[in-house]
Amino acid sequence: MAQHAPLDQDTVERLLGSLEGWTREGDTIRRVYQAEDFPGAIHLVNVVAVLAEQARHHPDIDIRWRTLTFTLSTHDAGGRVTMADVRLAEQINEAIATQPAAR
Ligand SMILES: C[C@H](O)[C@H](O)[C@H]1CNC2=NC(N)=NC(=O)C2=N1
Repeated sequence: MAQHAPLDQDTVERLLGSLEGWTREGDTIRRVYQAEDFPGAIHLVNVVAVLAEQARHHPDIDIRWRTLTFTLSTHDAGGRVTMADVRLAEQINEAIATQPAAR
């Protein structure tokens, strides 16, 4: 499936140019987000969980108090970045945009 074709590094870097907050970390893409507080962080995790289930594509999520780290890669593509990751990153950004501003 084309959505699960691994993207080369140049393509990933180019696409990240329009994905606010995301960086390439090796074969993955990553966004760190600091929520207002711990419940706010967990709320965002729950919103992202719904989006991930709908997309059938799931981020690794590291939760440390109110700091969330979302890491995306595609298992089916050998752990590399595909358009499925870019699409989910866009959706995570849309979810973040609905959150109250962190102090
Ligand atoms: C069958 C199911 O759609 C696949 O196993 C999905 C589940 N969630 C996934 N999530 C991520 N990040 N990568 C995948 O390749 C992946 N595959």
